[in-house]
Order: sequence, then C-alpha cells, then structure tokens
Amino acid sequence: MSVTTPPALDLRTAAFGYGGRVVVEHLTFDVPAGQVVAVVGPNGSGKSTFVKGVLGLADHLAGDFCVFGQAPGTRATRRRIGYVPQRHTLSASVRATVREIVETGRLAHRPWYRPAGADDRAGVEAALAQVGLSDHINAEVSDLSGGQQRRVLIARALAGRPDMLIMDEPTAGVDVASQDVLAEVLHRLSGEGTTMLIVTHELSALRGILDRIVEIAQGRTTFDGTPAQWADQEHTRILATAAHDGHCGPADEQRAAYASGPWDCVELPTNAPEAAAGRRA
Ligand SMILES: Nc1ncnc2c1ncn2[C@@H]1O[C@H](COP(=O)(O)OP(=O)(O)OP(=O)(O)O)[C@@H](O)[C@H]1O
Repeated sequence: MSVTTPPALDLRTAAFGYGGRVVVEHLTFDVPAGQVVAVVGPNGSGKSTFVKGVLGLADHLAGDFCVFGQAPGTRATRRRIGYVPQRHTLSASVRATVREIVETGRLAHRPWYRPAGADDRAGVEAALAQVGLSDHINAEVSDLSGGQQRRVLIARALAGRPDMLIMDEPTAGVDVASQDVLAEVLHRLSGEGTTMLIVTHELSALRGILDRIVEIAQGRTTFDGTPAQWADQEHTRILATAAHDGHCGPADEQRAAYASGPWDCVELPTNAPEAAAGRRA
C-alpha cells in the first residue's frame, strides 16, 4: 500500500493580517514537500505577512491551511519549521553569545524547563559549522558584522534540523561572503529534500535550485509557476510596455532578456542600470 506524503503547506482560501485587518487573502495553493519556492512581489504587498501567518506570527483570518498535513501552530508542526526573519541584524542591545542565540532554535525540541542537552549542543555546533561560524561560537553577537549576524540567524533556523525552512529576504543587505555561504547552504538543503519558502527580491541567489515562483501583489496571488514561465511573462510584459509606449526596438529586447533571465547569468547589457530598473520585483 502506497502512503502519500502530505504537502509541506496546503492553503485553502487562507487570509492573514493583523488586528482583524486582512493584508493577504485568497491564498489557495499547496507546496509539495521538498519544493523550493520563491515568494516575490512589490514592497508592502503582503509577502512577509503570508509567511508570518504560516508561522503563527500574523493572524489567521479566513480559510484553512495545514503544515505537513497537520493543524498549524502546534508544537509538532513548529519543530518542523525553521525561520529566518526579515530583520537584517540583531539589535546592538542584545547581550548574548552566538551559542545562546542559535540554541533558541532548539527550544521547540524540548520542554521549556529542561536545560539544553547533548542533542541540542550537537544541533547548535552542526548549524554553526554549516554557516562557517564555528570559531565564533562564544563571541558576543553584537561584536559580529551585519552579514555574520544574518548567518547566526540562519544557523538558529537550521539548529532544529527543520523539514521546511522559511526565509524572509535572506540575502538583503548582506556581504558577498555571507551570500556565498547562504547559496551553499541552500544548495545542500535542497539536495537533502528540505522544503524552502523564500521571500526575496533577488532570484539570482536561488539559481539552480528554484522550482517555483509565487508572486503576491496587493494581497493576492498574481502568478504561480516555474522560473521559465516567470521569465516568459517578464519578457512579454516588458515588450508589451515598450510597445504601449510607442517603441519596441533591440534595446527593449535586450532589456527584456536581462530582466527575465537572472538565473541564466545573462550578461549585463551596457544599459544595465536602466535594465535593472525595469525589473519588477
Ligand atoms: N505587525 C504589523 N501590524 C500591522 N500591520 C502590519 C504589520 N506588519 C506589516 N503590516 C502591514 O501589512 C502590509 C504588508 O506588509 P508586508 O511586510 O507583509 O509586505 P511585504 O510584501 O513583505 O513588503 P516588503 O517587500 O517591503 O518587505 C503593509 O501595509 C504593512 O504596513
């Protein structure tokens, strides 16, 4: 008898928001286990609210959703999800060591009254090794650079060995070294079958592992498809805009190719700033 694996996430007309105000709604899609999904869209469209809703950090206001086939918000589902929040760095007022911060990623794995055990310590050390910060385990987080602090938050999310990793703009504002570390981590996790939901404005960071793009605009899903379908749509959109504006020449073709193909290492054209400005998300 075959056993069907439930999707990592299953949303049915779900709506999320704050204090009774709906920010994002009519979300109906599922994310099969192991899929890598980028959540894109304009600023303020509700991307963070969507992922926070899944995590129980924003209000669930309508519809239904399940996490790995189970009701959300339980300890059993929480321990299966790792989360890297959008905030770029930890506050300078946080007086804690790297070990202490990363260890909070293990809290869903033991009763609150039980001190960290050997499993917790091993989880913390393995997570720090993955992000290249083993040597900083006893450092004060406030003494680290912004990029290193982001890596600490990624290690915290990895410390619980999650089945699903949710990251909110993990590459925004971090140095190249930290971006490289993150790309390496994501490739390895993707190879291991970890489901990933990544809010991002930088699809190029997900080159080679991205299965799907979900766009949210003005609180609704406006696109859900493969990177290739997204590229086609961007290409068509830019050329249609150029045609609407009364011109559509080789420069527009070049701009459309650049804007729609960030994961294909498309060469930056000479009008790169203009092309970059043409990118939507
Ligand atoms: N904690 C909160 N309480 C009330 N409203 C909020 C809260 N957080 C966000 N909002 C509002 O929800 C709306 C959507 O914000 P959200 O952060 O989800 O958008 P986003 O698509 O992630 O934007 P960005 O790309 O800029 O991060 C905005 O109007 C914002 O002001």
